Amino acid sequence: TRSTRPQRMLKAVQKNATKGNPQSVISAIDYFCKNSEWAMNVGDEKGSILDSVVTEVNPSTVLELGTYCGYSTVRIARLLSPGTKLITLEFNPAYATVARQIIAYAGLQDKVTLVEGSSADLIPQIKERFGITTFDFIFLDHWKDRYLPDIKLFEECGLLRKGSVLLADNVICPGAPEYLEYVRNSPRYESRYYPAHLEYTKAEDGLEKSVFLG
Ligand SMILES: C[S@@+](CC[C@H](N)C(=O)[O-])C[C@H]1O[C@@H](n2cnc3c(N)ncnc32)[C@H](O)[C@@H]1O
Ligand SMILES: O=C(c1ccccc1)c1ccc(O)c(O)c1[N+](=O)[O-]
Ligand SMILES: [Mg+2]
Repeated sequence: TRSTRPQRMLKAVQKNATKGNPQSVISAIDYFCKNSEWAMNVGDEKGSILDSVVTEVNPSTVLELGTYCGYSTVRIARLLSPGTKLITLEFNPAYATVARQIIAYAGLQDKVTLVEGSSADLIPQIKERFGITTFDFIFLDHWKDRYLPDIKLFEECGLLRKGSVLLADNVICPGAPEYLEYVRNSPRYESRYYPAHLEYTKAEDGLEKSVFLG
């Protein structure tokens, strides 16, 4: 039977990247998406903005919502201080299987905990399952209608502290209007928009960075 796009992306990584070299894995995926098949990775332009925010925050606790094939997971994990791990949530088992292989190919498996399941189910379990009190950095990149309910879940579960940074992809395309309205009008967040483009296209998109004020 025909392979899936994530499987073809994994093959491209195995063919064109160097084992243990995260940058080569990132470049191989971007090359595949620009020259073979578009895929919903955060991409190189928005990925550079992600890199700069992660570097600025230098987080000790990190959560990613939406792993897909692990492209942004690799981008984030390669920048973390020694001993720091990130938790990434993915509810599609086929995607999770590919992501584990791409993360391992980059040599970053010891810096990543990939948890299979939905954010709604897993977020309330994080404190007890992973011994986390609060997150320093959260990357939101799952289905866009889940951004608002999940940020409210973070508040309810006490997973945010004064200064926690949330970075949300696709706030323009496909868009997360209710989430934007919430973080831009709530007195509990200080938000800033980083303009860019939908990965591998000329369509307008961008990232919204929101700092929890406590
Ligand atoms: C845009 S892709 C993630 C791309 C990835 N962050 C990157 O930049 O390489 C969105 C992913 O989120 C997953 N997803 C969507 N809603 C979810 C939820 N509520 N809980 C867990 N995973 C979810 C989808 O299965 C999909 O793999
Ligand atoms: O929703 C889509 C989408 C919609 C329609 C067709 C393909 C993808 C999408 C597009 C770009 C993204 O960066 C992204 O994170 C997503 N996503 O699924 O979460
Ligand atoms: Mg996205």
